[in-house]
Amino acid sequence: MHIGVPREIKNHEYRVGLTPTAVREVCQHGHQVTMETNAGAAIGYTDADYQAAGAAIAASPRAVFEAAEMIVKVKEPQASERALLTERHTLFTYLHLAPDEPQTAELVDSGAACIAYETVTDSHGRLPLLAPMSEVAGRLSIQAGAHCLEKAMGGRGVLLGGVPGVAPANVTIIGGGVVGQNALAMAVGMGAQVTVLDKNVDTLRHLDQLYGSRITTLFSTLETVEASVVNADLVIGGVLIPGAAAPKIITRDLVSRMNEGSVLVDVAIDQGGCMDTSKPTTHAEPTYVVDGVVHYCVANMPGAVARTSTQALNNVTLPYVLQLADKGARQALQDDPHLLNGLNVCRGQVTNQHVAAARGREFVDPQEALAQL
Ligand SMILES: NC(=O)C1=CN([C@@H]2O[C@H](COP(=O)(O)OP(=O)(O)OC[C@H]3O[C@@H](n4cnc5c(N)ncnc54)[C@H](O)[C@@H]3O)[C@@H](O)[C@H]2O)C=CC1
Ligand SMILES: CC(=O)C(=O)O
Ligand SMILES: [Mg+2]
Repeated sequence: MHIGVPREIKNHEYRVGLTPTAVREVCQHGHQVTMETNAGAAIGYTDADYQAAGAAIAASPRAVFEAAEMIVKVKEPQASERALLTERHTLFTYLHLAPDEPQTAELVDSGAACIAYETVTDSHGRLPLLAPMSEVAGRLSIQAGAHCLEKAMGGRGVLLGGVPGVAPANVTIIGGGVVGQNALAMAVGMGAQVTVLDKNVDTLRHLDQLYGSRITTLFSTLETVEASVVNADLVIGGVLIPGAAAPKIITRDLVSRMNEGSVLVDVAIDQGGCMDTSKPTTHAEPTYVVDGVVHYCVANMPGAVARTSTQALNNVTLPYVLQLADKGARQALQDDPHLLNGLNVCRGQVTNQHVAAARGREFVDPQEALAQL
């Protein structure tokens, strides 16, 4: 199969779909790879590195899309990339379609088979292609939040760990999944006072076993959310219902009752955000203030540490890239129900139930849509 990797064009996005290491493996399986020139240059992967691994280099995104049957990316295709997608293509990348009508409409119109990293599952019901980026974003959320708490950023002027004789900051983490657990590890490491909320009692039980009385775990209700957010210095939003738009957990009213200079980091912004007052921001302008509360809502947080993130992402995507290339998309999807869960749009049909519900579109069983590939 011929695989194409364009350079990412989202604001300050320096990750790349395939590393030279991954390209070498793909080529060894007998496939061709075309990289857009400078696709990995910002993180130290030169065109020469890719050529040494077996790739051809193309001068433009158009040349990549015209050469390739499968496009491997990181972020959802931007408008200029969507215009290059046709029914010849399989697209393998993050999509986050539930909150994004223009993208949904254009992927449907393209006729391409679009597999979203974030809804591919594993046999434990987890999301193996989301997990490494959630690990990165969870860890970064505390780093970003600590920075936002500084006065110059609009924050309260509070140090997460306090100092001897001065209390540490209160950090509330909503969602104890991969983002939440990684945020928790960093917040505890920095000496903060941490509360974690989740709807899943088993998740809270697991965290209680790990941290004991060092942290507080709370079942997430209207009341516990209110009580733990209103006095928090820093709140991390890391909830997810896979494929669906994020539930709005923090209301506008609650934000207005928070202390001036407190900070909200809405990691779930890529699924629309879990706070009424959230709107996507970029690394160029990561924050804004509502009612005195600093909001950090960057939708591609791992792009900030693009080299680490690219390597972590390739570790998990490579086996699927090889399956898709070796067998062809149709056979690979037919053989692996977990990969099939990643199929969001196929030949003009929406094949993910949550995306269909969020976008008010008809849901078509992915098995049925596969028959048309
Ligand atoms: N902004 C960014 O750059 C990035 C964003 N993300 C996003 O972060 C979000 C979280 O991802 P993961 O941690 O991997 O998901 P996960 O599935 O591991 O964890 C989500 C947790 O939310 C909990 N939850 C669901 N509804 C809840 C509610 N009403 N109250 C409290 N908890 C609730 C679930 O029980 C689960 O434990 C996703 O939207 C993901 O796409 C991930 C990576 C990067
Ligand atoms: C998961 C996601 O949205 C990201 O890594 O940018
Ligand atoms: Mg206020």
